[in-house]
Amino acid sequence: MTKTKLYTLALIRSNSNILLGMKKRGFGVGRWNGFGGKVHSNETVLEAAKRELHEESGLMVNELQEAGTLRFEFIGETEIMEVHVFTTNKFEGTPTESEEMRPQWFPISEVPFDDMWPDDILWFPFLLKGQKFSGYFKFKGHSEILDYTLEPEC
Ligand SMILES: Nc1nc(NC2CC2)cc(N2CCN(C3COC3)CC2)n1
Repeated sequence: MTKTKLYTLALIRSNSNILLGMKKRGFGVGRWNGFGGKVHSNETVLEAAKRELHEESGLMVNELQEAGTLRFEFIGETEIMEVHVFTTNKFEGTPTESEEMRPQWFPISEVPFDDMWPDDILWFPFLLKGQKFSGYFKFKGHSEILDYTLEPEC
């Protein structure tokens, strides 16, 4: 019986730059990513996204824009990972290293896809164009996409 587990992912923009964090431990360690984590049972997805962003980067946001939804299946595992992706260019604070993440600004033209999850290069164009998206990816291990669907959502 497959079980869906909710996660958040926040991508922060500033002019032509995007804030990514180097994951220092746990799931996705060694890869650049947006900021996020698990959704607790006593919070909404949006509340979790704001909380995780602050915990991992030190940034505070009043609002986050829904950017898309990504679902991941891993061969041999029963849990489906459902990631709610958010973005904003309105934030307060200065990016600060946390136990989880080492933040760094990247020009949009220099996003380090080779050191990110392999799905990111596929859906980032939607994010950067402000086109909401919905994607489903079947992974073999943590680096091979066996198949996927990805479409714009209005
Ligand atoms: N960019 C991107 N790609 C993913 N791909 C799937 C893994 C194959 C997953 C993902 N997230 C799910 C995990 N979450 C971690 C922070 O605490 C858990 C960050 C966002 N983020």
